[in-house]
Amino acid sequence: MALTIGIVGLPNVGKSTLFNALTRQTVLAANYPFATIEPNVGVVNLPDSRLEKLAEIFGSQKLLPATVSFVDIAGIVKGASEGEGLGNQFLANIRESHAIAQVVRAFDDPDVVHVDGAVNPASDMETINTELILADLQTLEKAIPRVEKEVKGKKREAAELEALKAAQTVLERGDTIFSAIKSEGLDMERLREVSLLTAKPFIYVFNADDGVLGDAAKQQELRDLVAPADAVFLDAKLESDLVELDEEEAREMLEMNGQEESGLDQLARTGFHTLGLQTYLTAGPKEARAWTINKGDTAPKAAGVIHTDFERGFIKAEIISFDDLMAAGSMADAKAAGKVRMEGKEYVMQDGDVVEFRFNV
Ligand SMILES: Nc1ncnc2c1ncn2[C@@H]1O[C@H](COP(=O)(O)OP(=O)(O)OP(=O)(O)O)[C@@H](O)[C@H]1O
Repeated sequence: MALTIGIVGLPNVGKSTLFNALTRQTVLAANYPFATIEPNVGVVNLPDSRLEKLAEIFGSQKLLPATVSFVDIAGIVKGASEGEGLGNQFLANIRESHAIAQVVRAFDDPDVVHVDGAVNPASDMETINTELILADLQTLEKAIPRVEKEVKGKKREAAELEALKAAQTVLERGDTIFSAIKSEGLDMERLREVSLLTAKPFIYVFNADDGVLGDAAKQQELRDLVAPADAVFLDAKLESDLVELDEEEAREMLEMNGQEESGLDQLARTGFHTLGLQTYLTAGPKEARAWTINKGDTAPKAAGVIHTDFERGFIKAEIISFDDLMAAGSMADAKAAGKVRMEGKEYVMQDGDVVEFRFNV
């Protein structure tokens, strides 16, 4: 499942610095023999401490975490929706991403020039969002007359037109579709066809300095500003230093900065969450591995992520939750305690299910 998150932001906010850190941490190509990694794509591991524990129980030689892919999308400036700057190419790249991570400058440094003269996260976010909103309004201005005609000709339901008009109202008010999905009860099914940019899930990445990283109240203020979108706070410069260090040194440096987890790890986790994904686990002597699926996927769908034959020939799945397995200490003890379940085609997968599929091809 190649889901990608597009990184956008105004010039000079730290996108390249962050992206460099991401690509230097890019997972070994050896794990992905069939994947060519494009230069503007950073593939990072989703941190998952469960894999180490599974590997202990199963004697697995290798750990294979799930991954999250980030795409560097070249600079946006005021006027991008009218083709200024990189304009159309920029918009096309965003259209292909499944979520948008907007890097926002929240660090003070007189040596780094700010495009609009001053550091002001709220106004920066508005600049970018306005461009995306304008692009979406253009899309709707083209789509609405066409759908109107088709409704008149009874080729479409009136509800389809209503959905587009409701979206237009939200955008005209200056809000992104994503921020209004719940509050406005927008009909996302019917909006899918026009693939609006601001309907994609948003993450805000605040590129901060020590001041902001140590200021919980300030962070909360910014979180409130972007809700319901997720927010991540990191120092892109520190992150690019961290990837140079070994694990032990990196941990010490994070501790010195009062952080428990690196910003890149937080970003991977948040990205995964924003995309509505979850993982299930498999383990054996060769490897302990996390597999990416959508929330709500059934067992056969999950099996299909390993191999299409697994989905086609799905019979049942032997499943135990990670926590139950840890409590039991071994598969044999878990089975004896009746904690291992046989699940059929209708079973809806849960995050952290440890699975063995039975199939027949
Ligand atoms: N958290 C931070 N604290 C201080 N300086 C930073 C921080 N993050 C980035 N910088 C510095 O800000 C400058 C701009 O960063 P960078 O080149 O990554 O921005 P950019 O968004 O990629 O810009 P452009 O879109 O113009 O290429 C660099 O000098 C970088 O070292």
